[in-house]
Amino acid sequence: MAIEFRNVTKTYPDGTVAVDNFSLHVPSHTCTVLLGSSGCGKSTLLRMVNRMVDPTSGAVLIDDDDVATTEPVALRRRIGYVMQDSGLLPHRRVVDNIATVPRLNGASKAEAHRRANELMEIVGLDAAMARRYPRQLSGGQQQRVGVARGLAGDPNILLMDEPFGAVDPLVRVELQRELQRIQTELRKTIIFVTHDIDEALTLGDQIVVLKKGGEVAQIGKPQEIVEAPANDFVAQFLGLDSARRSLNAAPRDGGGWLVSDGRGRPLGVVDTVPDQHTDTD
Ligand SMILES: Nc1ncnc2c1ncn2[C@@H]1O[C@H](COP(=O)(O)OP(=O)(O)OP(=O)(O)O)[C@@H](O)[C@H]1O
Repeated sequence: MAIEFRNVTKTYPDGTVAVDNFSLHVPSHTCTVLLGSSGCGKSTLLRMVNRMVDPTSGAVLIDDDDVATTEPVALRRRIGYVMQDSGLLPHRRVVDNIATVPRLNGASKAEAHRRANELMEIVGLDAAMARRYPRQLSGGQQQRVGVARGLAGDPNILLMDEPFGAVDPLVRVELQRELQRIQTELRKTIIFVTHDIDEALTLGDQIVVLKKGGEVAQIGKPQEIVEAPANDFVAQFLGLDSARRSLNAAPRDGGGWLVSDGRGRPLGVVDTVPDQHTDTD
């Protein structure tokens, strides 16, 4: 299912213009990342898709149908939504949290639980976790439950709002890998919001770099954005991480090369370096 933002603007009641005349085509079965600093309007845009926010003007279309014509609750049942704090119901066991949407969609309890167990396996959660309450899980495990819950209604569209923002960096990378694996299999239309450049480069088929007010600074594939930033804003945004992105390799006494990042921190040893660059290149 393709999504289209057509000249959407959102002015909140206090006068804040969160998004100003934004347009974007989100192709089906791919992951589009909205990348930008805090307050640039990413969440507002995401929430327009499932009508948690209605645009002040303009329209969001799913396969050419204006979402404004669909009742919000019905719309939300067929669109997966995963947020930063997982949004799990604290007093419900993991299995029941995941089973919520199938139950609302009319599945029997047994059928909904069967589906929940299947999803736990898909997102890499041990079956023993099913009977636990959210507080009895680590942050990373809670996010896996959040992803499972987002997938439970078998939606074509998955909205992800900084879903891995609150977990530590190692777990975050693990969750990104899992999502890539799941996406290879399920091929949902995903809109993923993040302010983390590495996360955007890892997950995005298409990346939309946003300025304040939802102004598009650049749209492109990860490689295009890294190789040819469209303007100073994008270059600077990527540049925040440049020390880590520029790698140096130095020959080692025992053979091979020691690779370090731009801050001089060792990263590992490789046998060969394909092409050597120095800072003066
Ligand atoms: N309900 C609201 N009422 C008034 N202003 C709001 C409301 N929700 C968001 N805003 C404002 O709209 C702008 C965009 O907010 P939004 O949450 O969409 O940005 P964001 O890019 O997702 O930020 P973050 O990464 O911090 O979540 C901000 O200036 C924010 O303060």
